[in-house]
Amino acid sequence: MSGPSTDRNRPTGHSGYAPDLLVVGADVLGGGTADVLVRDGLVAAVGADAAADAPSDVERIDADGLVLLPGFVDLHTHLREPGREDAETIASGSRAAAVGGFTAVLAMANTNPVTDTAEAAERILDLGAAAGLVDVVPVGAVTKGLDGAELAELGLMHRSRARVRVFSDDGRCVADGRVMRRALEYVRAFGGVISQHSQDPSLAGPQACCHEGETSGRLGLPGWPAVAEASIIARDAMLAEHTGSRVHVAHVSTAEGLDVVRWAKARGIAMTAEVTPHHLALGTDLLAGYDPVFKVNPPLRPDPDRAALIEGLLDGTIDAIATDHAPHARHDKEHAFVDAAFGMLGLETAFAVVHDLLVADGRLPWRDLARLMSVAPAAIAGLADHGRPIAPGEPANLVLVDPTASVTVDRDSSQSLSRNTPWHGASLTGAVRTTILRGRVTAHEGAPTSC
Ligand SMILES: NC(=O)N[C@@H](CC(=O)O)C(=O)O
Ligand SMILES: [Zn+2]
Ligand SMILES: [Zn+2]
Repeated sequence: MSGPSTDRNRPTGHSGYAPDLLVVGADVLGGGTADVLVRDGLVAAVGADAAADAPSDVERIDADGLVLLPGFVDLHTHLREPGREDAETIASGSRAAAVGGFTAVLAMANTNPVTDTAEAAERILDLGAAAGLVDVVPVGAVTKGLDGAELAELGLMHRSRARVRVFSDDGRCVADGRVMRRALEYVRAFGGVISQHSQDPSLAGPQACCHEGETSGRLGLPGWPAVAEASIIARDAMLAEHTGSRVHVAHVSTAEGLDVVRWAKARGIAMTAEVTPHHLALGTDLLAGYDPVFKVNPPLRPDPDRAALIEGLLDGTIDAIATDHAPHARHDKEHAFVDAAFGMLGLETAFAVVHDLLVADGRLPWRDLARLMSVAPAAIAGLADHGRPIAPGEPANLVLVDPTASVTVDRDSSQSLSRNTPWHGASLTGAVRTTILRGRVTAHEGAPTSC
């Protein structure tokens, strides 16, 4: 797969040629040590051939003790551009993504204006390409202006240069069953998928901000009941079956919701589900101090739900880990708990949180981590160049991680324009060392590479 040798001398750029790279001594997917040669954006050789094929002036990356994985793919990122460039831009979110080990992120549609036209989707694609650090893949809105009533230009968005395949009104639930049915019927024609924010708004008051249960009662916070999630997932499962179309459950957070996903899959319904690192690792008890950094939608759940989500992740019911990276400006978070914005940062901490929680103790093997953070999300979103095997001829979208590094999270060293990480001050085992997009290093040791 090697190109003509003169290509090596071409300038580096996000769409240009990168110099050859030789990753030396990486543990490839936890399956054993090998060298990996990267040339012209592709994996050129793996194993004994790699060093032999490399030119003498090759750029070497010492990967002793590091694990090499396919670059992570985030099905669920909020980048805030256009509209709230004070909280995040496509460029700043791309830096955070690259530092977090991601090579592709799906940018949610709840921007201002909403991504509900082909032009809006192409604009996000172009801004992502200009930033050049990660493939920014626009998610299209299901309904115009996220109003829940009138379908957006689903077909035009799909046929645009952005090739939109994932549609979501995330931030809001597509609550009207008739609208959801139409959307499913529409996207079936081109293999699209609806990513649903599963939360029946009629089952909670407008100020709901806490899991409904013992803690919400004690803290006096209006609650979201688990049934608001499970009932929408059940309805959508039946609509997916009825239409022969595909539903993806965004940020599943309850044992009940997960049980419905398990049932739907057993029935052969085309339903997939993602879970966030924060719903795996953080519980409702953190709300005791009313710190809005822990306010997120869906809310943090009690420990039995967290245990169920971990079980669902390990038994394959949950397909993917997605960050729901939701940056918010300080003045939108610094309010009384009920008035603060929902959401927390996730791109830069996702790997470390999941590694610390599940990989370090051996519960989640490296191959399964790669499946959950790269292979399955790429398949769900239809991204042909991501989540690929690490083998000759494959696109070199890769991440090197250090399983022994212990890192204390510091919100002030974040690449995001926002600071709302719930892990500030936490020590986590596992760190992203180097991210490679189409053969070019996009981030190294916490710093993005300018292109
Ligand atoms: N997750 C959140 O708490 N907030 C998200 C919206 C969403 O994912 O529902 C946001 O856009 O801020
Ligand atoms: Zn959501
Ligand atoms: Zn979201």
